[in-house]
Amino acid sequence: MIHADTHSRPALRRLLRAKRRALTPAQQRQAARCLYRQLAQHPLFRRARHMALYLPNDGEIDPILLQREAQRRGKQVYLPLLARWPRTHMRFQRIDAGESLQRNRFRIAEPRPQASRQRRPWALDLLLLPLVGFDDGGGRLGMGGGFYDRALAYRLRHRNWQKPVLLGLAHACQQVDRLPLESWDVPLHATVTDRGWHAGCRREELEEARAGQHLHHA
Ligand SMILES: Nc1nc2c(c(=O)[nH]1)N(C=O)[C@@H](CNc1ccc(C(=O)N[C@@H](CCC(=O)O)C(=O)O)cc1)CN2
Ligand SMILES: Nc1ncnc2c1ncn2[C@@H]1O[C@H](COP(=O)(O)OP(=O)(O)OP(=O)(O)O)[C@@H](O)[C@H]1O
Repeated sequence: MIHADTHSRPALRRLLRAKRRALTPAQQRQAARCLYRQLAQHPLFRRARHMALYLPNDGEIDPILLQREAQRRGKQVYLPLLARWPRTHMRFQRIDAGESLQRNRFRIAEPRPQASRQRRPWALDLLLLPLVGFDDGGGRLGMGGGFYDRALAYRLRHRNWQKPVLLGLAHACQQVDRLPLESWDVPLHATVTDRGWHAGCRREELEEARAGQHLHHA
């Protein structure tokens, strides 16, 4: 496993992105099937009525089987959509099966903007996040745009706003020992890989620390 503290953030991103891109199409298909088996029967997935996921890019694990299953079960499925302005903002917009998409400035497909189909993140039940690297404590390293952290920043201000449940999706090879936490990082409930679940156990620790409480006395 990669030791995060021996690399700068950009170096860590390069290394982990190269790892996931090196997976063959057959390995990617297999990983997508295993991911589906990890999640499809889980209560968090079964209960969710409004859920956001993503279209894979740059070797990310593919949630397409979960998307199809969600649509089969009549759930509302949302994709991230980069706002024209401000350019740092990302929204979530409902898509229909077979809807035509367009490419954003990072060449990732997204729906055509339509305000009536958008939903605020706190009104979603489940958010499946792409990531570059993860650790065992709910830590997430993304592509570096800060889009998810910004969209979820309300969680750091309102600790009792629980929605949506945040699940990172990744290939097992994207795990690192421990990511340094930034003040704006929003911890994941768990990360699900093709091999299993990694509960975000640092979450409470982190939230307690943020609230200025001290759990441990010397
Ligand atoms: N599948 C997927 N969709 C997503 C994200 C993601 O991580 N994965 N995002 C999560 O935030 C947002 C897009 N964020 C991104 C942030 C940076 C780069 C990036 O640096 N890409 C290039 C440069 C490409 C270019 O400028 O043309 C790179 O590969 O270096 C890409 C996406 C919204 N949609
Ligand atoms: N809540 C926020 N408010 C303002 N700026 C933010 C916020 N969250 C993150 N940022 C900015 O976004 C930039 C990128 O953050 P970071 O490297 O953590 O992104 P990331 O989580 O890897 O990317 P992404 O979420 O898009 O996948 C940082 O420079 C940070 O200052």
